[in-house]
Amino acid sequence: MTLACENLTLARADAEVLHGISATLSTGQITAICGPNGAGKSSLLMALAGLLAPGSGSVTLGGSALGALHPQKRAQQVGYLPQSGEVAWDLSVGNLVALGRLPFRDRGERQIEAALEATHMTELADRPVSTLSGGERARALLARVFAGDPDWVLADEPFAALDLYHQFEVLASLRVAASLGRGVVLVLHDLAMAMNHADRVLVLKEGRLIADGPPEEALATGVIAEVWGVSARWLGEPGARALVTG
Ligand SMILES: Nc1ncnc2c1ncn2[C@@H]1O[C@H](COP(=O)(O)OP(=O)(O)OP(=O)(O)O)[C@@H](O)[C@H]1O
Repeated sequence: MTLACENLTLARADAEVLHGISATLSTGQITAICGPNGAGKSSLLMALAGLLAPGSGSVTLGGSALGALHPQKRAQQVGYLPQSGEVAWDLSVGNLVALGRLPFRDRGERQIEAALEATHMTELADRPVSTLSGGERARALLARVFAGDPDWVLADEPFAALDLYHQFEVLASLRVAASLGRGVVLVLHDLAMAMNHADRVLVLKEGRLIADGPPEEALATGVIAEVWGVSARWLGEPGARALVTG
């Protein structure tokens, strides 16, 4: 089911932060959204999750306006992981992850178990969330999204708090989700992560879509110079690139 925005503009606190973004995202792929601080990445992700309403233009899921979908139906289809990993109540990890089943109103034990496994949280299922490290909490929150088994997984900087091992474990489970036909959309600051692991990259600058395509094109050094103002070059082979500056 296609997730798309067409000529999307979005205002926050009366200032327009997205200016006419159009992109049709495909399931079965990992799409990265990259750009400098304040470029509008999180705003675009929230609009694609149906959490911020377009000022003009549209966001559609399977051709229907996302805003017109019943919130419960939308939550079944689009899972969203916000940038900040706050948890309002001191739940156990297991109960936090079980909240991912709320849109379905079932116990979803199989999905919860799979989500805990995919994020390596099974052994911590009984721990209060307040006692977790930042990275463990980030994995618990991602497990909650996985527990809903949504068609779309939208995650804002999902690797920011994770050590190298868990970055690649979580990445592997996102890749599995994509290969099973889910759509995966990630806001990423780590351009090498996007270059090596995304199928498609959207590059935003000041609320405008500057590049959209395979990572080798969308993150070409000319784009990096234009968007980030940094002179950089890629080393290594496709799929195993490192970015060096200067
Ligand atoms: N809650 C808010 N109220 C008002 N303005 C906001 C709000 N959140 C974001 N903005 C503004 O919207 C613009 C885009 O912000 P957004 O968080 O989408 O950018 P970003 O690319 O995700 O940035 P970062 O890399 O710093 O997380 C910025 O100018 C920001 O100041």
